[in-house]
Amino acid sequence: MLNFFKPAPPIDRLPGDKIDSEYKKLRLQVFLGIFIGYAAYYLIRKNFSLAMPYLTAEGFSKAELGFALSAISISYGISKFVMATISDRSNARMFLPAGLVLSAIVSLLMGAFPFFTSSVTIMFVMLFLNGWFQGMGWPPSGRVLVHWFSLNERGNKTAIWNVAHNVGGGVMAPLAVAGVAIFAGMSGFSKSGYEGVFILPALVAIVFAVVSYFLIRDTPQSVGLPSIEEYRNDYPSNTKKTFETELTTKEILFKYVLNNKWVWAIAFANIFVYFVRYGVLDWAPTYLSEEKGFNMNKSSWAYFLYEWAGIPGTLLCGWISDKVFKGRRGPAGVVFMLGVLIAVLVYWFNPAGNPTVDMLCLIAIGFLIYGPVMLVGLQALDFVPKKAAGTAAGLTGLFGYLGGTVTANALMGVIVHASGWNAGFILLVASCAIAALIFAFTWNVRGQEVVKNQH
Ligand SMILES: O=P(O)(O)OC[C@H](O)CO
Repeated sequence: MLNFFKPAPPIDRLPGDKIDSEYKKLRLQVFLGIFIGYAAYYLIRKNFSLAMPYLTAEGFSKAELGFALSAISISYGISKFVMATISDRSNARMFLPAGLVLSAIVSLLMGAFPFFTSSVTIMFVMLFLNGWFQGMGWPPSGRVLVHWFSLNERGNKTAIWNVAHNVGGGVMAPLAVAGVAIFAGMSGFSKSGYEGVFILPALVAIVFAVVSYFLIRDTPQSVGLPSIEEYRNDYPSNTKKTFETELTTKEILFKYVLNNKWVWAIAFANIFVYFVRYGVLDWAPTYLSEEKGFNMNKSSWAYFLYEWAGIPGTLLCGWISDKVFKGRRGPAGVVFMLGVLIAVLVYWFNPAGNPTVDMLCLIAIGFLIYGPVMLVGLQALDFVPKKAAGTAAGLTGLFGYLGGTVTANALMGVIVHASGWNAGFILLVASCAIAALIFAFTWNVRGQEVVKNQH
């Protein structure tokens, strides 16, 4: 592996009277680092969608742009897994900002040089690269979470961190609009200024990459602190064994991740969770305008509210799984997915002419779906030793994006085109039920009880 990314080595332990104050300060600091860093990743994950209307005006068809857009989901899904196997053996302080800067460079190129948006093939390649570098965000964040926060606080802390992506995704649109205004203004309003959609969010992302580099620390031991298990007296098993040796890729994959049926179960569940997440969100504007008579303005509001409703929903889900179900994530997943199922049914059968009900349904789905999205990642962290955490989460991402998001975009379109919206809704309802069923399968699993080779 590149020396640049090598995990930060342990240093001599700080004097006993310094440990507590240093730990408290650094836990807040590293948490802010991964929160700001991951939010910034989302500033440049989806900005291409906002450039699409301008590119349509330049002559590209919706089908061509949709094809180019699919490159992000495909490469992101693969990269979240492949790059996680590297991230689990890398210094999170270097890895997270490096991926963010590389992704920002792709976005800057697409904005600054018309060549990079001049054909569908070139855009596909650029968006594939962007998706690949985007895959360098989740795994180092997971590595920081499991090294700085112990088991009995992980649900809550992961849930709070997880809303970073709603914040980043929510802030991206106004930032992109401001970018368009600035660049249109610079041309004396003779041009659309669409390059601002790429350039302004990318510049902000680079600033946040620098900020997250200064905030993140790889492991507690690398700054002279004891392991988090020792500091909080919160161990994964009664043997009080902690996993401190960096693993090889082979060990990560074959000793801890690929031979763990629970990781496979949640990876499979993630196909259906992500099918619902993107199947509802990405098709909402089309469905609402075709079937319910919404105009573009109202549809944008529905889209916006869906994303922001995810924030309180995620926090509630993390809290419920920690406090009500005492660290068991499965029951919270079942409750939230059944809630999504009910909201999807109401959204489907609500007749045209009741826009408030449609809006409320989308808010309810947004509120409820992001909890299970977060729980899958959290369970992945729970089911393996901390040195393999990113890879387990990466495997769920691979399934979620390739099996769920790509089919939500492509298969939904084909099915709705061929058989109408009812067929699309049957798929969504079935996905909710299957995801709930798989969460039910993990009903009694808690924390790291199922970690392989623990003793
Ligand atoms: O879809 P991802 O990979 O950006 O992950 C979003 C959430 O953070 C999942 O926990």
